[in-house]
Amino acid sequence: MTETAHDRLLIIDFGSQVTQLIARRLRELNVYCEIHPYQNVTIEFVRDFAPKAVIFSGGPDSVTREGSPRAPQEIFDLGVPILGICYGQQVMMHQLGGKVESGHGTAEFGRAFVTPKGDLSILDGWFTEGDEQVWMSHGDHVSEIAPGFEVYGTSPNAPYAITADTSRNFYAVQFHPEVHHTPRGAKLYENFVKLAGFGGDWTMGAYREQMIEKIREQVGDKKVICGLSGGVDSSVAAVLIHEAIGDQLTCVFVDHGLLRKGEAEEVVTMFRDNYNMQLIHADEQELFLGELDGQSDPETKRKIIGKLFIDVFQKHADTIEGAEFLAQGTLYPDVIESVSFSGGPSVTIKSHHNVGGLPEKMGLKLVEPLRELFKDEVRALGRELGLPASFIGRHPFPGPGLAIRCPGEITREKLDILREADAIYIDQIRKHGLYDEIWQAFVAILPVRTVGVMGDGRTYDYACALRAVTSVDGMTADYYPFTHEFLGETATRIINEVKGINRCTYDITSKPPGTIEWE
Ligand SMILES: Nc1ncnc2c1ncn2[C@@H]1O[C@H](COP(=O)(O)OP(=O)(O)OP(=O)(O)O)[C@@H](O)[C@H]1O
Ligand SMILES: O=c1[nH]c(=O)c2[nH+]cn([C@@H]3O[C@H](COP(=O)(O)O)[C@@H](O)[C@H]3O)c2[nH]1
Ligand SMILES: NC(=O)CC[C@H](N)C(=O)O
Ligand SMILES: [Mg+2]
Repeated sequence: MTETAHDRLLIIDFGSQVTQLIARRLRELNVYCEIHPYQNVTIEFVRDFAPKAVIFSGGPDSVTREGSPRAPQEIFDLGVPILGICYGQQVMMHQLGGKVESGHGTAEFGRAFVTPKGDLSILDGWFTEGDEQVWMSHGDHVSEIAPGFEVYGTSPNAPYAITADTSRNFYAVQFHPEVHHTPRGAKLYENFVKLAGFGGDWTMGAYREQMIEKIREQVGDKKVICGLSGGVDSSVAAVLIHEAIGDQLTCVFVDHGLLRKGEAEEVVTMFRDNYNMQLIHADEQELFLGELDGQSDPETKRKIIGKLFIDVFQKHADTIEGAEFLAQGTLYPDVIESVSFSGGPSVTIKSHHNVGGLPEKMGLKLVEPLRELFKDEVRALGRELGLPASFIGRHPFPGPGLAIRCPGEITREKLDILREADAIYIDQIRKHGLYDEIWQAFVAILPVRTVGVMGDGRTYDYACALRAVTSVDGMTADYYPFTHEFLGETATRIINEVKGINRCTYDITSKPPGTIEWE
């Protein structure tokens, strides 16, 4: 645990899919918090952590099941304000003498409305217009509140939607105030941290200082290799690590042959011109494309690429005396969608190459200073570090690159066609001044050929799909509503200018149910 002069809030994670969003809401309020899985939270741990307040997250288990997760009982005697959410609420009631039951048709999933009852400080300024929309996701329910608690809000299926024991500063809610679908839920966190006495002294400036300390502590006098893609995440990570350990850092930019048009030159020039870092430009096109030859399964492709990335990093590390660490710009969304964060229940959607793709046994230890941040927070940190706006504003580009925008088998021919089409599409978006409004935009080349007619002749070429989405953090996304003129003009340009494409479609799938990338 890192020593810090800041007020600290402890989040005990009972395995909810959205625990990180609690942390996010708190960071937006400039409150320092750490998430720890319930298995690690003993009373000694809590005393040592010295939290000014504690939050119990939701979780998939049922309090009614013997052996299900609990908080250390003594936590309730520390005189610290506690907020319980969903499972956190249920476990709090159970441990304090209330009752939780399963079934009886009281499940609520999705939108619900809570009606307030009486005044409660954590609800100040929230229920201004009567009922409030909240997001519920529970099968169990509290059937009897614990002694000392009173009811401050009800929903049709949760008579104890909001309860509190104000004399002890214990608050418990059945819904999830941290998610977007509880539109004004942030207010509840704001009130909670205010009543717990937080001054809002946690900022990106403070995060930077803390991470620099952490990196120095972790690395000591050893050397670090950093996978640098020129994307926002690894650029911010590299600059941060460079600030911490200077020349102990060597960046490795891997050209795997799956980059966009002109990207390798752009990234290398950008870094050589702007930063005084050691940078290796590793041309490994033959290696990657060779191994991917004949592969069409998305997970297989991702695993191959992940392994080769590590092989390349390892190869360079071997040439540097004392290189024991590998730094990556892994973010939280990469983690939650690839593996479960704290041994919880979240399922694997796809193996993001830098998380699920890592070999079990690797010679290098990981340095991942951005692992608990969301994209917009990384951008804020980048601004704090003084990175040029052109870096910070870049659309994300996945590590496996064009491989996952080329469903089915990857061939050099398809990659070349894709690169050309993508360059025109991005050019169009920039020309129309839309680049910064869009989270990410790219072309995918489809594994089908279609018949067309051009100049009175028959064509039999590839079809492509244009994708553009808006998003806050990449976890959910909406397709971008281009005008028909824009789409028409862009399709015409791509079909006219790119040899090998004779049909163009626009992908209007949101996430969920789709993902942003096609594979
Ligand atoms: N071509 C590459 N060469 C070296 N490292 C890479 C390359 N592509 C990806 N990586 C490593 O994998 C990590 C994850 O890639 P990811 O695309 O999520 O992040 P990024 O490229 O830094 O930022 P962005 O999401 O904005 O593209 C990177 O932070 C970087 O460490
Ligand atoms: O570094 C990465 N390695 C990967 O393997 C990977 N797969 C997807 N992405 C990017 O993550 C965001 C969410 O993508 P999906 O909705 O397709 O999962 C989008 O921004 C994607 O571009 C990746 N980034
Ligand atoms: N989202 C939650 O925390 C759910 C809590 C518990 N598993 C229930 O179903 O009621
Ligand atoms: Mg990238």
